[in-house]
Amino acid sequence: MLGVENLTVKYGPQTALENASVRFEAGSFSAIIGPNGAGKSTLLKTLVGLLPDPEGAVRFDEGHSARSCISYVPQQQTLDWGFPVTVWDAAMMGRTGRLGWLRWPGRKDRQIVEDALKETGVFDLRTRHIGALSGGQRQRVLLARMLARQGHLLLLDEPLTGVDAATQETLMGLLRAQADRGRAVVMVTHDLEQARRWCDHLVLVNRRVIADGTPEQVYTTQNIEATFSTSFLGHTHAEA
Ligand SMILES: Nc1ncnc2c1ncn2[C@@H]1O[C@H](COP(=O)(O)OP(=O)(O)OP(=O)(O)O)[C@@H](O)[C@H]1O
Repeated sequence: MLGVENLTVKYGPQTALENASVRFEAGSFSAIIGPNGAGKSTLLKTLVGLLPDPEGAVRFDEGHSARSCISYVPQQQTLDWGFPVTVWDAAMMGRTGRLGWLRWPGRKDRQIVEDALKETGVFDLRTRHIGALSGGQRQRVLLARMLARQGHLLLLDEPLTGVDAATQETLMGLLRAQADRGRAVVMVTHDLEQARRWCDHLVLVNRRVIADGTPEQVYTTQNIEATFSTSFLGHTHAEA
């Protein structure tokens, strides 16, 4: 449904991602996994179109060529939670992003937002200011905004960070259900175990794609070591 081919991304002289090729399919829940600084967010941002002029190609299959099909959930800590809006307004931004700022949301939009807030369990918090939410509640609101957008491609950067075990289960179940309804769901995560439990497609990344396939294909000692035994002060973990 979407993917990259021979993608290389550099920030100045530094190569964040080299010659990466990977596809994400409709109906599939994919996890991009790797250590800090591995290029995971870079890969996601390239798919969203946030990085200018990457080398290589970003491809969308026919019928999904427009980036308007994408619902992107950035890392929670990169957002301004002091912005003076309520939970309801934040979720409605998923609609206004689609409608354009000049069109007033209608009854259908309000129903979609209500459903999204109920599905993510924050409808009762709808009048609360987003700055007065816990980390897990904020993550739920971001997911509500994503659902309200009704995109076909759901791209999430570390949705499990700062979220308790019960909320993690809710979020993973919700994302799995979106994939089962035919959407392409792609999340960046550090949580190998959650990814193995819920996702049908894993991509291990450490500046390049180390492995790409089903959890059974990808989750091998060799692949995990190649991904996570990164150089630290000139030594690998394996040498330490
Ligand atoms: N805007 C930027 N300018 C310069 N370098 C950047 C920029 N964004 C990322 N980098 C560098 O590119 C590399 C990959 O970063 P990226 O954020 O993609 O990693 P990541 O795998 O998502 O890491 P983390 O798990 O820590 O979030 C890192 O070395 C990072 O320092």
